[in-house]
Amino acid sequence: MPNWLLPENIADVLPSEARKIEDLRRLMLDNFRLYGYELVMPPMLEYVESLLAGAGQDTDLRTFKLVDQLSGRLLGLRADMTTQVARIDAHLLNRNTVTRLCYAGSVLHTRPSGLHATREPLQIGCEMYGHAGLEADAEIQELALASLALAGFDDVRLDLSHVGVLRAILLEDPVAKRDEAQLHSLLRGKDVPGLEEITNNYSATTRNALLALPHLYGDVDVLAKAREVLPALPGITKALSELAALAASAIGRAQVAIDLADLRGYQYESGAMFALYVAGLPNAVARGGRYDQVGEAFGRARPATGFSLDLRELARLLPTAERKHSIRAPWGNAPELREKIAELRKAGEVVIQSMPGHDNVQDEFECDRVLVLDNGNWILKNLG
Ligand SMILES: N[C@@H](Cc1c[nH]c[nH+]1)C(=O)O
Repeated sequence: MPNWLLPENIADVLPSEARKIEDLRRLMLDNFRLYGYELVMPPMLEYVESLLAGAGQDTDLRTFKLVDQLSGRLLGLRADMTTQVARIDAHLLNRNTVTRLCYAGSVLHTRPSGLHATREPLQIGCEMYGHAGLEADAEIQELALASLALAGFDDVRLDLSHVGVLRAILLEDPVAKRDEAQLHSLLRGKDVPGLEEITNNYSATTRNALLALPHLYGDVDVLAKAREVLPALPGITKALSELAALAASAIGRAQVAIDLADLRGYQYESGAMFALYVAGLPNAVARGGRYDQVGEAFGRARPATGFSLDLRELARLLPTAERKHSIRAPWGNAPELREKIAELRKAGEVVIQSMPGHDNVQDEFECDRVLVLDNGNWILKNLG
């Protein structure tokens, strides 16, 4: 095997694609700052216990593990930054008020989430701690939508779901509660035959409620239907009214859909959840939601909500950025030349000095001017 081959679903990012990704990263981080989100940079690897605190088995399977030569302990390469940021909020900042944090960095997955998905997504996102009310969820939802708008996506679908619905059903039925993990995955896959089989020995109320969930999908009217067909448990009533409020806050910004069986996530979610979809991609481009129990796993319970997305995936959907105009200049030490070049760069121009004997071949830049010496003055001349 040639030594320049990379592992499956791992790839280099070449200049024009890297530029697109970096432009998006800057745009989004600058926007998060405008909402008061402070940037944090958690480490690439941690002890597995802290990396997996509050997260489910899926995250465990997705995490690359290695042994630390210094401590002999097992380390994990992060597969998701959300729990790392929760750890920072819980232990390092120790604030009792609302804390808003944002981040951008590579994460690694042992298995790709789809056939062509990368195993090294570039995750960017925001997390808000310390407020249990829906206002926090609404701000996070707004920021997620604003991020896609900044990236140039104007036709976005927002799918809302709520872990509270399943939780409330299971709270009433200890038999079904034992199958919680399995029910999660059957619902995620909308596996109706599987659900019919597993719910055979449950009470009729639980069975009917669980079998109704995969069909509770569609526009906001689904909420009214859910109120009719699901049992009127306090947890369900609360979840449905939260979803109605969040749907209302997105009106005009996205096409809103409700999907009560969409429980895809990292299994740390504890309340309302959302997924954003854009044309051209069947998978969600961004996900978010409430996860109040993660702080508790770090010994400090804090209400939490946030969202994240993969910049590499998002950038792939965008057209290649236009090539930036640039200026070619000769290489030289003459003070007037150096001064002129510095002045142009300060004004935001790309000035590429030619190495003697070489032509420039560059994907990203289109050279449309040259710097030439004319009667003792360095001047710009248009090319072509
Ligand atoms: N990190 C989660 C999304 C999320 C961020 N905060 C809360 N949820 C994901 O990638 O699916």
